[in-house]
This record gives sequence, structure tokens and C-alpha cells, in this order.
Amino acid sequence: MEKVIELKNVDKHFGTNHVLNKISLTINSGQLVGLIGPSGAGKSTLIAAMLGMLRLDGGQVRLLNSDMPNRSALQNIGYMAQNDALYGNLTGLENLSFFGKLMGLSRSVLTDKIHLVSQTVDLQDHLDLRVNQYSGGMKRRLSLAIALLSDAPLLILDEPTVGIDPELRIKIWQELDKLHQQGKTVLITTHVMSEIETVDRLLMLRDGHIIADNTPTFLEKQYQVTNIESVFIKAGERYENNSHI
Ligand SMILES: Nc1ncnc2c1ncn2[C@@H]1O[C@H](COP(=O)(O)OP(=O)(O)OP(=O)(O)O)[C@@H](O)[C@H]1O
Repeated sequence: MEKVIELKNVDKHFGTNHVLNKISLTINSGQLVGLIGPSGAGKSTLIAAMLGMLRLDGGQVRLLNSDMPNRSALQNIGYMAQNDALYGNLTGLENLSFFGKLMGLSRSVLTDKIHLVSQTVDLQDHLDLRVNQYSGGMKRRLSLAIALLSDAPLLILDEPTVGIDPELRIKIWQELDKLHQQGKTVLITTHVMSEIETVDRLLMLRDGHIIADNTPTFLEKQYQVTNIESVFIKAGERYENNSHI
């Protein structure tokens, strides 16, 4: 199986804060991977490290067979950051067109894709509104739509469902499942534990370490609980108890 993301001993401090502690990790092609951890655990930092957007204190990252940082490798990734990078003075449609053209999509492909992704995130009726008139949730949805525009084999989505209503969240997960079934690799962070039950693999980050890495079913059995929220709590408690011995 092809390695899509490979981290070896990735290390990062912010001052005295050891955010990534020699993390080694491989994600294979076609996996749907959930990344969870308490607020401030370093999930966004880990993603930035994967994308080569961060100066590391140590370690190496390979992404889609390129050593990172590598600007051209980023063209093969649909990335959604936690902070929306949108043009407020442009409409939703103009934002989608702008980013689609940057991705090199032809006019006809772009028209079809915009139609598809704006329905996925339920923004089809708001595409002519300027983005600075969008609500926070609408901006998140537009950012997700932009990440879904490309046909990239790898999607990295940092908190795509924050501020999004439950019904639409289900629709978005259906779309992610579809992309997963098409063979795409998807890495997603979330605070919504219930939505992460269906991933192939769950990574739990705490104190700069991956403290759990397995299927949700395996982890629920291991911690003798019936949901991921309880795994999250128990794995955290076990880690805290062991780290203070
Ligand atoms: N540029 C930076 N300079 C200094 N500290 C930073 C910087 N970026 C992140 N940090 C710190 O690194 C730690 C990890 O931050 P990060 O944003 O990666 O966490 P997270 O797990 O994504 O959190 P959340 O779930 O709240 O989004 C936090 O303590 C944060 O304050």
C-alpha cells in the first residue's frame, strides 16, 4: 500500500511548549483518518508540519512521495485550514472560481464542480452574496467547498464541521465517505466525537504524543467503553496517570 504521509521523529517547540514530541506516523493511501485531541494538543500544528508550512526543530516529512516542504506537492492536496482564508469582498461564487482557477481547473469542469460542491455544503442559494456578509458557519462551508473543488488524491480538513448544523454535518460526512470510497485519502480533525466513529483509523494527540492509534472499534474494546467520547476521556486519564509516575 502506498504511503501518502510519512512523518519521522517530527519535533516542534513553541518556546518552552513542546507541541510535537518526536512524532513518527505513516498514513497509507485510501485511509480515512480522524485526528482528535484536547484543544491546544497540537492538531493544527501537526497538520502544518505535514504540509511543510512549519519550520521543524527536528524530523522529516514526506507527503505524496515528496520531501516537505515542497510547493508543488501542495497542488495535489485539498486543504481546509482552521482559519478561513477567503476574499471577503468577493461573492461565494467568485471565491470558488478564483480558487478553482488557481487549481488549474478548466472553465467547464469548474462550472460543474462549483455546482456540485456548493450543493454539498448547501450554499447554492448564497453564491451571489459577498463573503463578508456570510455567517461564520457559511464561511466554514465555503472553505470546505473550496477544498472539495480539486480532484486531489489527498484531503486534509482541519475542523470542517465547526459551526455547522447536524443535518448538514451528516451530508458533509456522506460526501467524505463517497470520496473515501473513490480511494481518496482523507485526514480530518474534529471536536465532534460522534462523527468520528466511522473512520478507518483514529489518532489521538496529547502533550505532543500520539497516545492512541487504531480503529474506533478496537479502541472502544481496549478501553471497555461504547463510544469515542469515552475513549477520549479514558485514554487521556490513563496518559495523565502514567505520565505522572
Ligand atoms: N505560532 C505559534 N506560536 C506560539 N505558540 C503556538 C503557535 N501556534 C500554536 N501554538 C501553541 O501550540 C499549541 C498547539 O496549538 P494547535 O493550534 O496546534 O492546537 P490544536 O490541537 O489544533 O487546538 P484546537 O483544537 O483548539 O484548534 C497551543 O498551546 C498553542 O498555543
